[in-house]
Amino acid sequence: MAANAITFHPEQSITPHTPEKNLPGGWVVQKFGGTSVGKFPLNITGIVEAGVKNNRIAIVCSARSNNTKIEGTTNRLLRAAREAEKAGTRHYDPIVATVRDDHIASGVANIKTEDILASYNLAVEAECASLTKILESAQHLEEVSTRAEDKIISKGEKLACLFMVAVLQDRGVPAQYVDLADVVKLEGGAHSLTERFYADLTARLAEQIRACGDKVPVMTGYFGNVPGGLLNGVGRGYTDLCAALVAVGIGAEELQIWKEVDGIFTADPRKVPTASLLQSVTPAEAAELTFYGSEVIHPFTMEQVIRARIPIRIKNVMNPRNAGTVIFPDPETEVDPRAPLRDPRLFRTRSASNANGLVASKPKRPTAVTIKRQIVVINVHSNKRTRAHGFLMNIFSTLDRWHLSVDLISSSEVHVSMALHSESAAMAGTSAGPGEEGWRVQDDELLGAVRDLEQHGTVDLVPNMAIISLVGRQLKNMVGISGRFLGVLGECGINIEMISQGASEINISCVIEEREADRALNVVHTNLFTFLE
Ligand SMILES: Nc1ncnc2c1ncn2[C@@H]1O[C@H](COP(=O)(O)OP(=O)(O)O)[C@@H](O)[C@H]1O
Ligand SMILES: N[C@@H](CC(=O)OP(=O)(O)O)C(=O)O
Repeated sequence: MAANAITFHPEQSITPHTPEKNLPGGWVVQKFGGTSVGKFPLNITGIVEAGVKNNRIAIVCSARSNNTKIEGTTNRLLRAAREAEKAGTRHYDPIVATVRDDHIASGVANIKTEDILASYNLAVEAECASLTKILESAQHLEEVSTRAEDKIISKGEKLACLFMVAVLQDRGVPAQYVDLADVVKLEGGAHSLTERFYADLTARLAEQIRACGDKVPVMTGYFGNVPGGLLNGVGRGYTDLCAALVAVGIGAEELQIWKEVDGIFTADPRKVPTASLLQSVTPAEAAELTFYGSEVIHPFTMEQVIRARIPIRIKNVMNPRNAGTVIFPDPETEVDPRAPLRDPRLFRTRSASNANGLVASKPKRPTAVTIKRQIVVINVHSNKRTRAHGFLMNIFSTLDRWHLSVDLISSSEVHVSMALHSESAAMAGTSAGPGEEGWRVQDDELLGAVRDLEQHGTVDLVPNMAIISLVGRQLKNMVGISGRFLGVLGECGINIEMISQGASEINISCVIEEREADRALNVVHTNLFTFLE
């Protein structure tokens, strides 16, 4: 694909790209997650077949997962990369064999036409042979660099798309494989994921789509050598962002994220049986829900798409007739171009409240309740050797040094409580401190930060916590809502460690013990969503 590669020079000026808005039927970009490709390839085919009747369709796929993401291809590939770090062994071979066998078996199960199956099998063998070569070279160099790790995981999306193209062609849908692994080429020194980089990339993605003519482009959600590496810079779930950039590039009418859930609910439907599906949410609400635990969509996805004024629809591959949940861009005149995900409604209502009836249309209840688990609270009590402003500055520069970001904060002049997410800080007991019995923190960043913070005051760590958040536009103007939220938790004997309201206009959050998370979610949902009039 070298001819299609994008050469990114930070100095070069970018020609503004005009999206194609007026193609017959308009473009719809459909993103399918790994479990959907693994478990429901024929549903995907049906969805694409139905889509092409009215629109131009481009699809973006993630690496296959048979059941759960944990046992999915990307995780297997990451395990193979770890094995390649060990000299003198070839423990990655059986992992590559499992990936190969899995793709061959699903080809046999889903592709009927002999020559399509035969060329699919050849393509799988070629990708797996190339994967083995990358693992061998990394092992030889005694290092799996960020670049090598990205190249290794790229095989997951390549194999998934080769599979989906074969399945679509087998059903008579003209489809074309689009490998985005080399769509970006970085030259020279340090780069970052700037707006200019995205503008250049989206234009290039549109060219890749146009090159497919009338065929349905089937695009690898892995999109190449991005600044800082895809795993490092964007993280897992990067295919949502890829689909967003494709949608922006082609000027799509809609971006559809297909999952195994009907859309965004008033609470996690797997934990709260009475949760109801939301027809629409605002970009600000979707961003807040995603950040505070309802990870229905990758956090980076929204900004680009909403800036380009493209609606995002979350839909269910197992239930395609359901309309799902749509995230509509806010009216153009109300959006702050510097912060397109900020909820503009609060300001509209405030300024208009005397003059017209907008206040009357205020929602009466919050939009959703969400839980973020694996939270650790750090309390720092100042030793008063620094003045108050110096105290906070020292705390934040320590966190910055250790690459820790705070989800929630509450502070006074001499005391600060911060809630942080830490996946590897699985801790036993709530009272053990660093070095004490029962302390099982494996999070080096967290431990390093605690050691440094101790220079500024007394530090204590409260592990095994969760953040419960109420999210909804106009929440700040909903008189009495905080009282009811905290009251319901209190009545049910759920202790509140920390409270935050006001940092965002649309979120009230508090920190509770993680073991209470499901109960809290249900009592809040029952009292504030089911019965609140
Ligand atoms: N408010 C919410 N609405 C919908 N799903 C939610 C919400 N909060 C959490 N979830 C969870 O997000 C997950 C997203 O859907 P799914 O496609 O099944 O998972 P994944 O992205 O892991 O493949 C589901 O497991 C669902 O339980
Ligand atoms: N396969 C990648 C990318 C991705 O986006 O996956 P999914 O769409 O299944 O969440 C991962 O596991 O991170």
